[in-house]
Amino acid sequence: MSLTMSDISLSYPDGERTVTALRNVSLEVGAGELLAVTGPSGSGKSSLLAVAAGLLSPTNGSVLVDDTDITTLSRAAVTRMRLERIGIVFQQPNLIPSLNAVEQLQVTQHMRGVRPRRSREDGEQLLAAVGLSGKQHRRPHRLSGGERQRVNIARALVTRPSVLLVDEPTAALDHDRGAAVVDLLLEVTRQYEVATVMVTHDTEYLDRADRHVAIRDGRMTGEVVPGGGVAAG
Ligand SMILES: Nc1ncnc2c1ncn2[C@@H]1O[C@H](COP(=O)(O)OP(=O)(O)OP(=O)(O)O)[C@@H](O)[C@H]1O
Repeated sequence: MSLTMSDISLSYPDGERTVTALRNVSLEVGAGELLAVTGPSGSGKSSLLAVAAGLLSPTNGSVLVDDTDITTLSRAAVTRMRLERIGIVFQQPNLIPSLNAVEQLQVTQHMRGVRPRRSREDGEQLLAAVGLSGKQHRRPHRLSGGERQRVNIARALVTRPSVLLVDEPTAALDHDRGAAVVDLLLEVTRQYEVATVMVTHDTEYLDRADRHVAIRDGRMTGEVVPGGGVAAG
């Protein structure tokens, strides 16, 4: 289970011109590893995640999810890949107001043809793993912001993906809740042996990640391994 992005460039058309959002970006994340990507607004973080998720095709470069280069797949095959092998945690949980926590997880499973009883049992286990035992039957309005983010993370894991892509998970949370969410991400990354990329403009939680890279003007500017100094970027 791994994600390998090699020499990724991405340009957006912008009227007569093009805006280059990513320039020759490469990164590799292995199973059970959490990589944080940080950078200021407009540096290319969301673009990087969108390319990793197969939502945007890069202008150049390859994206290997396990052994499959998703940049070479048809749109339908990428969508399938996203459903099966790539978990995405968006900044806003976007939970469905009328569904309780376990039902939020069952929606994805239903689309994959998993029987309700199985998806319910599995969903309850996953919710327990993210610290929501006893709250499985609450609807979103009866959960706190941090708890909704936990449902969001559990939902991204229902397919047991190879890759987990996380966009600004702490943006709406205070320091302690933010730290708890990053710790949870690290925990599930290990437990489910997923290759996790967390994008954040928040530098205060970076030390909790296994490694972190900075991005500026679409370029990777170096990698930091906690306690190990700066590696080549
Ligand atoms: N659809 C688009 N069309 C044209 N330019 C775009 C588009 N999306 C992003 N850009 C540009 O690409 C660059 C990178 O944007 P991106 O959203 O990836 O940055 P970001 O680091 O995620 O920013 P933020 O932290 O503010 O969300 C910016 O210059 C942005 O203006």
